[in-house]
Amino acid sequence: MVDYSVDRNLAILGINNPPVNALSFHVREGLFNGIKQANADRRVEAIVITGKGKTYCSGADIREFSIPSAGKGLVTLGHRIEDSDKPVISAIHGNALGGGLEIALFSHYRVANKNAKIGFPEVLIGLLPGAEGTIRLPRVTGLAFAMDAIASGRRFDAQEAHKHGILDTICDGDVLQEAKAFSKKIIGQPLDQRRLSKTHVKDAADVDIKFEEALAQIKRKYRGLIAPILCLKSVRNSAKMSFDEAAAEEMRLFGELLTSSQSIGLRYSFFAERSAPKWKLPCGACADNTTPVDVKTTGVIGAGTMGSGIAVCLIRAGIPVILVEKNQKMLDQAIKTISRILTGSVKLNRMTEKQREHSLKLLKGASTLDELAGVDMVIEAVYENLELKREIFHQLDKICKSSTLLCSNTSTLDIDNIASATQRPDKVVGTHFFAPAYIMRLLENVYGTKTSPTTVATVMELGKRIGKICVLVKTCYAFVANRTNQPFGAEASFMVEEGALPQDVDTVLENFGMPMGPFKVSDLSGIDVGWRIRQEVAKALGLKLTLETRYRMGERITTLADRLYEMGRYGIKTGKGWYRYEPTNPRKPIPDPDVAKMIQKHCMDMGIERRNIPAQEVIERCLFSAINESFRVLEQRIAEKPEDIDVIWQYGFSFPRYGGGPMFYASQVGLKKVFEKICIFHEQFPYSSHWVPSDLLRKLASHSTEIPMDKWTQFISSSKL
Ligand SMILES: CCCCCCCCCCCCCC(=O)CC(=O)SCCNC(=O)CCNC(=O)[C@H](O)C(C)(C)COP(=O)(O)OP(=O)(O)OC[C@H]1O[C@@H](n2cnc3c(N)ncnc32)[C@H](O)[C@@H]1OP(=O)(O)O
Ligand SMILES: NC(=O)C1=CN([C@@H]2O[C@H](COP(=O)(O)OP(=O)(O)OC[C@H]3O[C@@H](n4cnc5c(N)ncnc54)[C@H](O)[C@@H]3O)[C@@H](O)[C@H]2O)C=CC1
Repeated sequence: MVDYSVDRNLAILGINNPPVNALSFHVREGLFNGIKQANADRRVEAIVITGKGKTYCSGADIREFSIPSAGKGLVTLGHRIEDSDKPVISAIHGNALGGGLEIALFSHYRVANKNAKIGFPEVLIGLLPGAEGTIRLPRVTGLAFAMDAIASGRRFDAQEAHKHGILDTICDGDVLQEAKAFSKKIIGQPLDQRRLSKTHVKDAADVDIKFEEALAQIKRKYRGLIAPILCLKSVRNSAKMSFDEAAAEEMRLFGELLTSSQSIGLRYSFFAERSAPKWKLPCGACADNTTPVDVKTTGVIGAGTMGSGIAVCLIRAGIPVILVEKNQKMLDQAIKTISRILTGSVKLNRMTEKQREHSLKLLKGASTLDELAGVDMVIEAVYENLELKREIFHQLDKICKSSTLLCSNTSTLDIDNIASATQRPDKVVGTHFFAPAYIMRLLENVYGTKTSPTTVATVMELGKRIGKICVLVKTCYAFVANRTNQPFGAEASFMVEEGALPQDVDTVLENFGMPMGPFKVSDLSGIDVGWRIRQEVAKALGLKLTLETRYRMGERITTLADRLYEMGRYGIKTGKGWYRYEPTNPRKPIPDPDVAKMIQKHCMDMGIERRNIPAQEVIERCLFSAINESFRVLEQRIAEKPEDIDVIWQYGFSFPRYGGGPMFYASQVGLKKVFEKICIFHEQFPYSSHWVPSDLLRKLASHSTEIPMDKWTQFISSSKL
């Protein structure tokens, strides 16, 4: 794991632990022994630590954090490096992150390639740089930079690191050659001033002011997170305590964070996000054994909310788009909107004016499907109407070249049904973007019974190319995202009917960590949008809708949202919805007594007795109903693994990353407890089918010990596969 070699008067310690050269136990051991060996070797005058392959070192091995006190050896190793009698140079290329940067700060000198990326990303997994990173960095850079870098976890480039004194020199070419040349200048120089533990924080006198400034910013930016605050406190200690005291306190804080539920959730999320793109189909095809086709040109049909957003995603990534819209006015409007969105990106420094101009040149408006004959992929985003979509796919099948992939952005409809309107069901797939498509990172790709592995590989690859987090799911009504979210929203509304007010439910869920409660979200996305969907569904089922009912087709429903619609309260767009909005601050929701009155009257008319709904009940009814449906989705193999559902909730519904997602949350609460509560709710609310306990959950909960998440799918009965 560490290759030791001697080149003339230099010992070269090459970290060799692909793919990211994490500091696993054997790497730490190898470096420790290497330093010892080099110090004992008479030929050696200086030591170079470098990384084999693409990178220097990306930090501690995060998987080892679940082993008690696993990271301890890093500090011991660091002291061995700093105490070395012979100068140690870290030669950095690729990444020097977390523990990797700490190894560099234990070294006496640091040289780097100009493309190297440096940083302390520990805070992103709920930790702090616990191998003296918070004590050493301020000694090099001063307090302001150290506080910002450590509490934000951002990666910065070699130029910035050099400017702040982290790097002694930067080179264009091979960093090992640079380190060799550099060693000639420093061999024989005294080392004490190069040992950071012997130095002081230069701007220590300003520590209180800088701490308060940074703390105020952190509290605004990272509401509810503990790690950024402890990062700041530890940097403050570096200026207020002796080196050894601050280091001891850092280790204590690190231990506190390591066992915190936030860090456990964030570490889970780190790996869940990386596991989601590793798709697998029931036929055995998977990401590793399937090659995607190259998508050079695309078409998008429907220039409404979603079509425009999807077009932005594609042209921004350099992929040409023909945007087909039957309504010329809509098309003109969409092209203006797209241009405005890109101008916004320039203002936010996310692209240059030149890139904006280039992107816009990749967009072409059109009014007929015929224009799509030669494109490699079409994404359809017209109204959510099965007959309309089937007709469009039928036409596309005739117009497009035989290799064209036909994708639908449908949010609920069966992909098999849409595919059956074509002669190429193997090339039909769902690509479910989330609104606004140019902002939301999730892409829920949906395969049908006949979708080919190549088609799946292609949409997964395209998603990655346009910067999305892709999750693959199997077709069913509403797929995974909307299907598992539906009970969450329904329970929120039922609780308003039973006694809570919209703001009560929103506040509880926001305190839980959701950035916005469901009623604020509903006002944002438009109460008219949901109303239109309900009308469409009713039309398709031949139902006549009325406001004076509590049940539809044997299921409990609530007509509160329809009442708001009837009152012309469509949400933010009309200045009134579940909340009211002042023209002076049109996005700030203000609880509205008129809504409370409407709710009370509705309850009186329907004979519903209102009661106090405790916060715990709000959390349990919203989350446990979603969890129950998630287990059903897993059981039916609509989702391949629990992590996929959690990633969908994080990136589709902004579930707090530190909470992991509904499945991880269930694992933390304990499946037995979750199951028992679901059974109680099922008895209490027999007309909501989302409370019928999932078989898989029942089975897992019946075990005397908790079954770990990676084993859950093994309990799906073979008849369900
Ligand atoms: C009560 C007890 C008290 C005990 C006290 C003990 C005190 C001990 C002090 C210990 C101090 C430890 C201090 C410390 O500073 C801790 C750290 O260093 S934490 C780690 C910091 N580093 C990171 O967070 C980097 C995370 N990785 C990334 O950001 C990206 O992976 C990276 C930019 C490096 C590369 O990106 P990319 O090329 O896109 O590749 P992937 O992200 O897909 O990754 C490829 C592959 O590698 C896995 N992986 C990446 N990083 C790590 C890692 N650090 N550890 C383990 N595994 C890692 C990743 O999961 C992928 O593998 P998959 O199999 O695909 O999942
Ligand atoms: N709005 C949302 O939040 C989300 C919507 N979706 C799905 O995306 C699809 C589109 O939804 P929206 O963009 O919201 O709808 P929208 O109503 O904003 O836009 C639909 C557009 O399609 C156009 N259109 C209709 N028939 C056409 C045809 N034959 N040829 C060309 N253009 C045609 C319409 O003129 C309209 O401009 C739906 O399937 C919806 O379920 C998916 C995720 C989120």
